[in-house]
Amino acid sequence: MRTPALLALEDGSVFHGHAVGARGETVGEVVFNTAMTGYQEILTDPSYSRQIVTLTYPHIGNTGTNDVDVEADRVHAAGMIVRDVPRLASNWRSTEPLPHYLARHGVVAIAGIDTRRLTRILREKGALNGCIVAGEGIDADAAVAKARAFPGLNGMDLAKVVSTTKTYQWSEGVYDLDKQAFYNAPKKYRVVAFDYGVKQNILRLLASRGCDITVVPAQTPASEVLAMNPDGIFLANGPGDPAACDYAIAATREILETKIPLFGICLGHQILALAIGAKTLKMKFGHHGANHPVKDHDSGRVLISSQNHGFAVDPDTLPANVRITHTSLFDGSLQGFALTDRPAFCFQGHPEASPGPEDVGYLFDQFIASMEQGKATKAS
Ligand SMILES: NC(=O)CC[C@H](N)C(=O)O
Repeated sequence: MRTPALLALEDGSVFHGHAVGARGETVGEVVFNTAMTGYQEILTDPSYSRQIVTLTYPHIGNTGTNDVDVEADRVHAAGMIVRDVPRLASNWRSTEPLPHYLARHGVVAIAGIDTRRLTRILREKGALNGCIVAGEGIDADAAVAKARAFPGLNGMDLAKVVSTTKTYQWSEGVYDLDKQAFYNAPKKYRVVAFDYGVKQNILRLLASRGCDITVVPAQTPASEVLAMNPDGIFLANGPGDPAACDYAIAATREILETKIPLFGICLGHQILALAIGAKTLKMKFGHHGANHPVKDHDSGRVLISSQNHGFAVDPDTLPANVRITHTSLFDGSLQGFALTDRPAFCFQGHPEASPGPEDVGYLFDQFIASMEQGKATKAS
């Protein structure tokens, strides 16, 4: 017998399905993600904290789960909604079927609902708060009330909630599937990464390119970071409203008084924008997927990118010392910029993919080149 489950949205919509994870209930902002693969990377991405993710691809769980394809050591998404989980998971790397993995991590998840109808609602009305209840004797009205009671992500500071509380070193490169081991490159650059909810593949890609990384808690003051004498500083991705992260904005402002190379991804991009006086806004339903076209204005190339954000930088509020480098070809929103008077640049989407295409991976090389130049200037 399947355990019943339901999803209730703040607009009063109710979907009946069955539980495919932990029993219990969860609330959060419901967003849709159009990636066809990479459900494990999505679940463990800390930027999904307090968000319930519905995947538009109908079959989720086909390849099971493993210990390697993760972006953090735990699941961060508040819940999961899918059309169908196949009975059998099949992949040589799979160690556990998805429903077991979800249950073991205490993730409430629902399957067997019309995710197309749900996605159309979210597309028309924008991201909505929702509640999943999994178990017997469910009261739909109570679930709708719980969805309505969720305060929403606007103004919510979650970077300091998911961040590491202790500074740690990271030196492990990307995973080599043939060798079934992580690559360990010789280290040339000292990087300090602010952890607002960092995805591990960012750290792996930096480490693979010769970075020895010190990961520091989100609220670390700039003075402490500067005292480490880094070759480069990285501002991570992360959940919640960037405008609420006043400590991060203040630290970034102080760092910009130096000429240390700076690179920001997603929340890091938004923090850099806020630090130079620009404004961020909440998008209608955001960008969550693995096939978003973005134009690189320098090369004229169109890149297919991985995306996961619900806030965006308002390009009209950018100061004069900014050069726009990337624009979304879906909706014209800002995707990247560089400062003209400092070695600082950022990207709104996910150059680290995980999941998704790797077209934007060259930005990591750009950060290395900027640190190489910084080192050369220091030496001369
Ligand atoms: N992936 C991220 O860093 C997301 C940034 C921010 N929380 C947003 O939703 O826009």
